[in-house]
Parts: sequence; C-alpha cells; structure tokens
Amino acid sequence: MLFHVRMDVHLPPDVDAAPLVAQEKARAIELQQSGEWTHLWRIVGEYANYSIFNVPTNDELHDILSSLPLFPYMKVHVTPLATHPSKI
Ligand SMILES: O=C(O)C[C@H]1C=CC(=O)O1
Repeated sequence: MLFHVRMDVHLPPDVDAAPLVAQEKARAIELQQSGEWTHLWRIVGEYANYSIFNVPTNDELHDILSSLPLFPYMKVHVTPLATHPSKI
C-alpha cells in the first residue's frame, strides 16, 4: 500500500536537536534503502517534508512512523492512496 505522509517538525528550543536529527537521518536512509520510504521531499520554507511510503499495512506504517527518533516532535498527517481509474 502507498501512503502520502506529511511530517511537520517542531523541536522545542531546550531539546538537543543534533543527535536526534542524526539518528533520524540514519533511520530515513535505512528505510529508503529497504524500499519502504520511496520519496522524501523538503517542503520549501518549512521544517517539514512530503513523503511516500510503500508498506503492506496501516499498522506497519504506524510502527515505522512512531519509531522515528523525531516522532515525539512531529505532527504527522497520513493519506492512504488508491489507484486512480484514469491513470494510464
Ligand atoms: O527533516 C525532516 O523533514 C524530518 C525527518 C525526515 C527525514 C529526516 O531525516 O528527518
């Protein structure tokens, strides 16, 4: 199943961001290499991204997203995608 995901990151000023961001980057690379995180785009001018995930179930996507190091500081919006009838 394909999912469109928007992640908005809100790091409080008292959090040491550098280690979390490094851990997040390492995990994002792993998930891209495994084929589960198929697109990752920065939203211009925002600390946010648009992503596409390709995972078998809603539960697996939830497990992936909720285990991301920055998850406690993210607002996440998920849109499950279905095949469009006009797609060629
Ligand atoms: O920077 C972000 O958008 C948040 C998150 C997503 C991938 C990553 O490395 O960090």
